Amino acid sequence: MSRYQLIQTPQRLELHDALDPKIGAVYVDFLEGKAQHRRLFGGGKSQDIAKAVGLHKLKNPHVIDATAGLGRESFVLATLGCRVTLLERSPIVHALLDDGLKRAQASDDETVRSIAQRMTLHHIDAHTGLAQCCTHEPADVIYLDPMFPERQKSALVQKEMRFFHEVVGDDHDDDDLLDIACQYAKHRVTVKRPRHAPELANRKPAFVISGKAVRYDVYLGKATSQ
Ligand SMILES: C[S@@+](CC[C@H](N)C(=O)[O-])C[C@H]1O[C@@H](n2cnc3c(N)ncnc32)[C@H](O)[C@@H]1O
Repeated sequence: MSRYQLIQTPQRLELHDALDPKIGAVYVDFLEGKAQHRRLFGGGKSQDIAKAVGLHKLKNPHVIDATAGLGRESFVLATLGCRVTLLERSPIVHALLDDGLKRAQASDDETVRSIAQRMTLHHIDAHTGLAQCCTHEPADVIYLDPMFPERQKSALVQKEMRFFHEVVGDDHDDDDLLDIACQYAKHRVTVKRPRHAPELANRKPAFVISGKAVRYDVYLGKATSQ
């Protein structure tokens, strides 16, 4: 029996850790819990992520979240009016996100349903996905949040972080991804990093927005830097 198991419950698709059931299932829920709390009380366009993506200047931009994960930040951006294309290469993460997104898109809650309908998910590696998606519709902003090596002991790390480290592993090609994103983004490439982590590809951003635990490195796209 493998350690991690995808289980379809009557409500949703869940990932269970057979060796450590206490930690609880991982699943995507845009209707309740943290997603709902952040949607209602997260601070709207005054959040750092909104400033980092440039929402004070860009009206309802098309954002490609090229490292979608469980879609938490894409949902925040869609809540703030962005149209978000999500790219995720891990089949397990994609399956969990696809399940959560479809439930939100079919929800009785009209607000959540219309937010989720601004989100389009693709199971693809961003190295090829960015070219394909940008041919279809150029990206105003490309958002990157690649894995960063875990610093805390795993028992202390929150459930979703632990899931990413153990099921998905590190992203060893994230430096290349920044180069590709900078070729395609019209206005910005926004990279989320732990506050004290080095920049991707050791490349200095145009500017940085720093929070308590994370920072956003902002690189200007072709329409802004010329
Ligand atoms: C730290 S997680 C992102 C978390 C996400 N921001 C959220 O809000 O849930 C990084 C994710 O990016 C995905 N990823 C990394 N490199 C990728 C690539 N080149 N193409 C597509 N997905 C990628 C990984 O599989 C992983 O699910």
